[in-house]
Amino acid sequence: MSRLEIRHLQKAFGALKVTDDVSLIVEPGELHAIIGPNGAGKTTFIAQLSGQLPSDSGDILLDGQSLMARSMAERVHLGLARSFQITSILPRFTVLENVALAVQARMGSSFRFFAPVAEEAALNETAMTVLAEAGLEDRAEVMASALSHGEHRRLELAIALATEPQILLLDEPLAGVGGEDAEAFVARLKRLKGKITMVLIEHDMDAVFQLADRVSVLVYGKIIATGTPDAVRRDPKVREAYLGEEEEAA
Ligand SMILES: Nc1ncnc2c1ncn2[C@@H]1O[C@H](COP(=O)(O)OP(=O)(O)OP(=O)(O)O)[C@@H](O)[C@H]1O
Repeated sequence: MSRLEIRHLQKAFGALKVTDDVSLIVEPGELHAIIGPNGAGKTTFIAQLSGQLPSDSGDILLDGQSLMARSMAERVHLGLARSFQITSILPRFTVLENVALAVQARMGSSFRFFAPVAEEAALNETAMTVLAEAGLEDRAEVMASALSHGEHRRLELAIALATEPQILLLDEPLAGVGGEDAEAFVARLKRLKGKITMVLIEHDMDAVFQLADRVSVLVYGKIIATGTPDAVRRDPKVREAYLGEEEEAA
């Protein structure tokens, strides 16, 4: 399991400092949630971690190794997977085929010593294991286009897991997912806890406070607090800037 360290990270769009000197350590196996009001810079921050967006300055270290000069593909190869915004699901392929393709992309040529039939069997077996982790084993033969929104999200999770990430970046996995699907998703993430280091951005505070080991609160590009869910919930700065408002609105 990997450790992620962010040092003095910066990103500005013109005069707007969207990531303003952010430093943060995500410990191995930790589920670290980043919360904050709309426009706080959460999505930008995750995009900087994944390499989708270049950073202006600062450093991102994966187990001590700087990722700043690494492309998105190189970061995935090093074990940093991002789920939910850029994964491409092939709608006319089955659930199993979608995951098998992701497994194949990770394995590269390492299956080549198998005969094609054995290669397919090995790919399918690995893909089925990943599908079970995402709670989709019963849907393996279904066309991806036939999945419900919640199942679609779980397929995205499975595709990310197929790359065997050391660190999983989860960008609003519950957006648009309601009721039982949301509960099922939270249960899946709970089971992954401790096995993969995870960075979670999520607006659903119930889910965040159930799942996170630690929470960081981002407001106008700055982290104003980091701590356990309870400590963050009680922090007067956080209540003033964010949670108080949300709770009052609720
Ligand atoms: N490509 C861009 N060019 C200019 N401004 C941008 C760009 N991307 C984001 N911003 C601005 O940066 C700020 C942070 O946006 P970001 O999407 O990172 O926030 P967020 O915390 O993820 O918000 P939300 O919770 O609403 O998804 C916003 O003011 C947004 O308008």
